[in-house]
Amino acid sequence: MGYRYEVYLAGAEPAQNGCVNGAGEGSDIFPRSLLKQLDWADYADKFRPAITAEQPGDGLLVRPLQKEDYDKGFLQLLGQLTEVGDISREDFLKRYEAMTACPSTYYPVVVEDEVKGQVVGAATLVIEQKFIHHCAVRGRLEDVVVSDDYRGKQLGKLLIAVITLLAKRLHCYKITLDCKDVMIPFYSKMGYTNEAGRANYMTIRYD
Ligand SMILES: CC(=O)SCCNC(=O)CCNC(=O)[C@H](O)C(C)(C)COP(=O)(O)OP(=O)(O)OC[C@H]1O[C@@H](n2cnc3c(N)ncnc32)[C@H](O)[C@@H]1OP(=O)(O)O
Repeated sequence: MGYRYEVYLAGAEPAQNGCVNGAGEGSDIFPRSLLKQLDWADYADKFRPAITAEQPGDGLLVRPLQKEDYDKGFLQLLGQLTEVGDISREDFLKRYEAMTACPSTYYPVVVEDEVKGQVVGAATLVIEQKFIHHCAVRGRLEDVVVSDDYRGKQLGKLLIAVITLLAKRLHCYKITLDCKDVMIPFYSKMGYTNEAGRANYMTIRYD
């Protein structure tokens, strides 16, 4: 099977085997225009009432992570997912810059409550470059979290849909995730499956 690897610059023509996240609005970590290019047709029946990345609900905005999210509760939000630690602004900005220095790799998406100026949801697409499948790329869905007060409003599903569609848009040949067993029903709702014979996830922890 032949997978063609193309990476798209912000609103520009595809650059074959190119590798640039490109500049976005403000300090967007990747071009916001990518979020406008997603094809929601497959998700039409998943959201009631209907929502998309462009219309996530009153006062809400789906956008790429920005440097300013340090002051909008992004790290505190991640703290509802797992241990984050005491991260200084300098450390946050260094990590942000390190991510932008790896072109076409990190796509953290957030949901902001624009009324409160708070980040209330987040998920990240990580793209891995491969030699296999004709130098294909694959995606990983990472760090999905919705703030306590905003759960049950379809934002978790919305973030998963955004990341999944973004991976397709960026020509990943597949996207995978790992999660606790109790979360399997949640991700199953959005089309993720345990493939027969390869549903294992193996780990060595160093911490
Ligand atoms: C790859 C990873 O990152 S795994 C880590 C996942 N993240 C976490 O566990 C962090 C803590 N939890 C959370 O942040 C949130 O509870 C999330 C992200 C799991 C769900 O966010 P929400 O915005 O509440 O989910 P949303 O409102 O979109 O619910 C979608 C559907 O999943 C269902 N659902 C929500 N949470 C769960 C769950 N824990 N288990 C099973 N189903 C669930 C809902 O009932 C809803 O079903 P419906 O479509 O039939 O009505």
